[in-house]
Parts: sequence; C-alpha cells; structure tokens
Amino acid sequence: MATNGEVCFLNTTTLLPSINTPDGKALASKDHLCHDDSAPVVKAQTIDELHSLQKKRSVPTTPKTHHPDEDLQKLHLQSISASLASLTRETGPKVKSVKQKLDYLTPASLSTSDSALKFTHILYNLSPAELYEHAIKHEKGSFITSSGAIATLSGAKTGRSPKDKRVVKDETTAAELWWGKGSPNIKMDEHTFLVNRERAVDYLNSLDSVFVNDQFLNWDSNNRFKVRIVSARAYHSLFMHNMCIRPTLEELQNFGTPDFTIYNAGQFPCNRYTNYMTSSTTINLNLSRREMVILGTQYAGEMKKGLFSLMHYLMPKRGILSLHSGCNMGRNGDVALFFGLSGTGKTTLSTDYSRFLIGDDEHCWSDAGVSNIEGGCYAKCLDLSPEKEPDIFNAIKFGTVLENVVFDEHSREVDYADKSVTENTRASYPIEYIPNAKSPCVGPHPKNVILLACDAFGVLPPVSKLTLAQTMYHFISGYTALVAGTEDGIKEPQATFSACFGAAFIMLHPTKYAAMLADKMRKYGTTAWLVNTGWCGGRYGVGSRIKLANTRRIIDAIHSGSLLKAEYKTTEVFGLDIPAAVDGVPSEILDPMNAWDDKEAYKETLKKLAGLFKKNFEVFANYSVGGESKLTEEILAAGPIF
Ligand SMILES: Nc1ncnc2c1ncn2[C@@H]1O[C@H](COP(=O)(O)OP(=O)(O)O)[C@@H](O)[C@H]1O
Ligand SMILES: C=C(OP(=O)(O)O)C(=O)O
Ligand SMILES: [Ca+2]
Ligand SMILES: [Mn+2]
Repeated sequence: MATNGEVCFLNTTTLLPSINTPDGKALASKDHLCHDDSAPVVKAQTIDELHSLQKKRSVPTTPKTHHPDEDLQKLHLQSISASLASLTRETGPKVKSVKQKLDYLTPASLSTSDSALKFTHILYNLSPAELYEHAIKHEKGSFITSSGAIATLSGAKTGRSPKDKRVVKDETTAAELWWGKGSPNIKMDEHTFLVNRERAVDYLNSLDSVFVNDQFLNWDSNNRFKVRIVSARAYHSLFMHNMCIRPTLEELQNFGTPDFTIYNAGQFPCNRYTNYMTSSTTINLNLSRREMVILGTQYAGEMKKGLFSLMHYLMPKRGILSLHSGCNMGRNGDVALFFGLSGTGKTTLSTDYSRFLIGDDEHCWSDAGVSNIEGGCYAKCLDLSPEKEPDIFNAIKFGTVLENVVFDEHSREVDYADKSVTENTRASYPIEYIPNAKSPCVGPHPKNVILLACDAFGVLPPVSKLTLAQTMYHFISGYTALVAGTEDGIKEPQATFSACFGAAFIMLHPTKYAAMLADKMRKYGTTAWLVNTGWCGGRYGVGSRIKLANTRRIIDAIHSGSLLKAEYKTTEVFGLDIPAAVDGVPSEILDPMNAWDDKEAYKETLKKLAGLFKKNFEVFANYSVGGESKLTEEILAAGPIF
C-alpha cells in the first residue's frame, strides 16, 4: 500500500474524474467533471502538515519542558529514571517522554549492557483518550463497546491471587505485622524481594515504552499519599487513572518523589525456582522500601488492593482506622459505612441515587471523620441491569474499563449475563461518573455501620440490630457464604470467614482494627446492623436471594432512623435482635424461621452455620481486644449459643 505522500496507481486512470490542485487549476482538461469547489481548501501543503493541524497544543497533564522551574522539572525526570534503576542501569534508563521530546538523561556510569544503551519511552499520566488508542493499537482483546467503555481481557487471572502475596519480613515488620496462622502475610526476605524487583524492572526496561502514573491515595488531605505506578499495559494505566485520586496539573508539577511505587510487570512471570515462590505469580510488598512488585498476573485489582494493604499498615500507626467498606451520606449529613466481603453489596448498596456516594470499597475513619482512599469504583458487572442499578449501568461510558465481559462482535453491545470468560466481570470508573458522588470524598463520623453478609445458607435474618459486642464478634468473624460452582445441580454453600471483612488486606492482628472500631463507635455513638443480602426462605437451591429492592428498603429504614424505633425480638442461637416490620418489606421474610417451610431443615442449617462460626472464632479466643478484658469477654459471649 501507498504511505504518506506516495501514490499508488490502479489500472483505472481513464475512469478517474479530474483532480483539483490547491491553486484551483484542474489537472484534466475535460471541464466540470465532478468539479466541486464548494469546500474551502485546507491550509496545509503536505499530509504531515495537515495532521499537525489536527492536534491543538494543550496543557498536558505532564510537567512541561518549558515549566518555569527547570530544576524542578529535571528533578522530576530524575525521580522517574531512578524508579526504573536496575543493576544494568544504575541511574535508571534514559528517560524520554514521548510527548515532549525531552533531552535524555545521561547515565552516570558507562554503558555496560545493551539494556543500558536502550531508550525507554515514558508515557506519563496519559489521558483516557490516549490510553484508549494505545490499548487498541497494541493490546489484543481491547475493544470499544457500544456505550464507549473500553473492553479488555486480564489474561489467565480473572481475580486476585492471595496465596501468591508475599510480604518482606525484616526487623521492623517482624515486630509490627501479624504473622502466622490465619494471617494473609506470607513472608519473604529482602534479598528475594530485590531479585523479583530486578526481574520486573528489567522486563519493563526491555519494552519500548512504559506507562507511569503519579497519583494520590486518600481524600483526607492531612493523610494523603503519593503513589507512582509503573506498568506495561495501557489497560493498567487507565485502571489506576480511574481508581486512584487524579492530581491537578499544579499538584503534578509539585509531585516530587513518590511515597510508594508499584512495579507491575504482570505479563512476565516470576521465576518459580526463586526462594519463597510457589508458582509463576507473585505479588510482593516491601513496606520498608515502600515498593510493590507484581509478576505473573495481569488482574488489575491486585494493584488497588495492594495499595489498600499498604494503607492498612500506615493508617493505624496514625490512630486512623482503615476499612474494607463502601460509604455514603444522606442530605442531612448522616454517614453510613457498608462492610462486607467481595460480592456482598458494598458497591451496589453504597451507590444509591438518593444519597451522596463517598466511595465503594476502601475508607479511613479518623478523628476528623471518614475519607475515601480511592478516586474511583470497581463494580461487579455480572447480570448488571439498567433497571436495578441505573447509576452503575450509566457509569459504563467513555473512560470506563470493562474487564472480561462478553459483547456482540458487530454491535459491541455488552451481554452482562454472559460469564464465558469469568463470573468476576468488572467495571472500573472514576467516582465522578456517579451523578451524586460527593467531592471531596470525605464526610463526618458515621451514624450507622452496616455489616453485609451474603448468606447462601439462608438462616441469617435480612436485618438485625447489633450490640457493640456483637458488632465486634461479627467484624472479627467477617462471614459470608457464596455458592461455589455454577454447574448444574445444587451445590453446598461455601462459608468464608475473613477477619475485618478483608483478611486478605489487613497487616496487623484483626483485634487491633476491631479495638479501634469499638473505640470509634463508642466515641461517636454509631449504631451497627447486620444485613443478609443472600438467601431467604431456604438455603441456596430451595429459597431465593433476597430481592435487591427489599434490601434497599431495609437500608433506607436504617438511614432514616425509622428502624431504630421498630419493635424487636431476639432470635435463637445467634441471639440477633430482629424487627417485626420494615416499611415496604413483606414482614414474613424478616424472621428466617417463618420464611422457611421446613422448620427442621432450618434448625439444622442454623446449627450447622453456628458451628462454623464457633470453629472459626477459636483462633481469636486467646486474644484480648484493645487490652480490655471486659470487652473481650463480652465479645466471646456475643457469638452463637447452642
Ligand atoms: N439483595 C441484594 N443486595 C445486594 N446485592 C445484591 C442483592 N441481590 C443481588 N445482588 C447482586 O450482588 C452483587 C453485589 O456485588 P457488589 O456490590 O459488587 O459487592 P462488593 O462491592 O461488596 O464486592 C451485585 O452484582 C448485585 O447486583
Ligand atoms: C476488587 C475487589 O474487591 P470487591 O470484590 O470487594 O469489590 C477484590 O476483592 O478483588
Ligand atoms: Ca474484596
Ligand atoms: Mn465492590
């Protein structure tokens, strides 16, 4: 084919109409043949010139070459270069931003390897439109859907790999972190971390270009952190653009050195012969170096949840509680937190058209109130419908990353019911894509905390009011039960217990977070509720999942304060206080015993679940919560009795 300015002749010249030149003289002598002079002529002499007219000079989100403070500019580039330093490139690669044609930084040492001679283009804080183009040009499986979102594949991994997470155990972290049975922190040593870091950095440097995102964590301006994400895929860069807080141009120019850096070399495996590695996937956290390395998984959620782990270490040091929770606020300033494991409804229920969204997944509770850690949401898309979840549905537009969804090859219409790739289909979008998101994403102390459990056993009541001791018991337990397989036939629900509703992300012993929660709830007079977003009227296969509309009415009654005034009775075994009536909800479902036809089956299932709770709690029985023996005793007594 002909390229730029070259002409390729086809054997049809005799059929061609006359051609007008820029000066208006027709090339062919035959007059008036397809002669069209209605359109003005472009102001360009060459194709290159024409293309250069297309892009208007903008204020890039990148610190500019002609930044008034050249020293600052240079420091910034050196900092990016330093992030990518390795043994073969002592000062990092020669950094070049493709946008700006910057002078290359010359390495201090002589070039000793091919790697050191090679340029690596830095694609720095690109816009969503630029990232779309990169993804579509270079990343197989990237497509624009009919609503304007970008569909992508996360590769072999479509969910997190908690068994492949490693945390560096050094002198400091040995003493500070929770290690051993039940802990998510599987140790690795500093040397092995450096081996993996080098592997990731060398991989990234071997590419023609890498993406660098400089962004923030935490909307609480007194406790904000600067993060840098170095990645190889436009998908990862756009995902983090959406999920972290996006800096203003001014904030970016004064960014300086990041507090924490992620090296995402997810397409490249770790070497499984390396010490401490048990597969070709590894996610490594080094708190002393303030770095994270990802090898062998492209699932983008690892980055956001890795940063969340970091916050679970840094925040408690400052007396701030980090929580795996959604958060929203009513018009009167009443804040609610929604705790729960994956799939229990944090994102769905915190996104509520009648309330302000503060965040869907990660929050801090300090003496100043609550703050979102992130700048975006990460919603499950399976069976998403515009009727049931309009705000999330409408957020899936230009800029949104749609992971692992299936779409029509022609219309690019997404089929949200299709789980051919995975059940864990996801949408990542900036929080402002939700119309009533609050900006900044902060709020006063919570009036209510709502513990969500999706109970596929169907024995937990749709709603119950908790005492402080019960709140602690259920917070430390972190229960949910989902159904394992989707193959035909009824499958036994799988009970999951995950301390603090996020055991995969906590860094300290669960009782540390629980003590802080108890302390804050007492101090600020917060009420706690347990809401079952799972089955009622029988276990999975017999009963059915409680309708989202009913759960929403229950949540509305909590927010409005009307549920506080209801009449309560106490259930057997779990000793939960359940209301007799909730506005708009059929009363017969409120007591799970009523809802089950087979009362014997109910009692049996109830005891079975209670037994699982008891067994899970055994490991915590010897720990005191916040050094308060009275509270510890109360918590132990707040579990099921049978
Ligand atoms: N009664 C219900 N309450 C909450 N979610 C429900 C309910 N019934 C069905 N769902 C579905 O369950 C899923 C909850 O997932 P999500 O809100 O993303 O959980 P999380 O954010 O806690 O991981 C959504 O797909 C939602 O549509
Ligand atoms: C992103 C995640 O969070 P959640 O499912 O709670 O939304 C995850 O657990 O990978
Ligand atoms: Ca989760
Ligand atoms: Mn969520």
